[in-house]
Amino acid sequence: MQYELTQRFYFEAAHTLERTVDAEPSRRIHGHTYHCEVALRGAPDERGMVMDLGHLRRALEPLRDALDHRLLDEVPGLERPTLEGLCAYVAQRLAPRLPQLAWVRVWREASGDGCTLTLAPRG
Ligand SMILES: Nc1nc2c(c(=O)[nH]1)N=C([C@H](O)[C@H](O)COP(=O)(O)OP(=O)(O)OP(=O)(O)O)CN2
Ligand SMILES: [Zn+2]
Repeated sequence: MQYELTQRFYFEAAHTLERTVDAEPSRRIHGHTYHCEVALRGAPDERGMVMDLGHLRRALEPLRDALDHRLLDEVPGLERPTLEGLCAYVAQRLAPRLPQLAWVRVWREASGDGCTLTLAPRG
């Protein structure tokens, strides 16, 4: 049986954005509270765990450090300071270490905006 094991963290960050709607306020530096959740897909091992959540938490800590209280426009490796860009950034950093990574979701609770990146299953 396949399970999805999830863990989440949040971070506060600022960014600017080039847009065709609400262009002026988006171009100014402004901030959001972001939430990020990741899922590992797999079968439990002999201990009954897809992965010990302690290991997953440790894998997420450097990501939070890299994003929390940052200007996202300046974060190395983050190509676009959008929800989509954040999903890609998190997935690119976690996938090499976590082959069971199934999806990454980033959202802003206050506005209801969110984005999910689903990874293709890897053998
Ligand atoms: N496809 C995407 N579209 C937009 C994204 C995104 O990440 N992906 N991000 C934004 C902005 O970050 C923007 O700041 C949100 O703008 P808006 O909806 O106008 O909301 P406010 O910033 O005014 O809302 P607050 O409640 O003040 O956070 C836009 N589009
Ligand atoms: Zn914004």
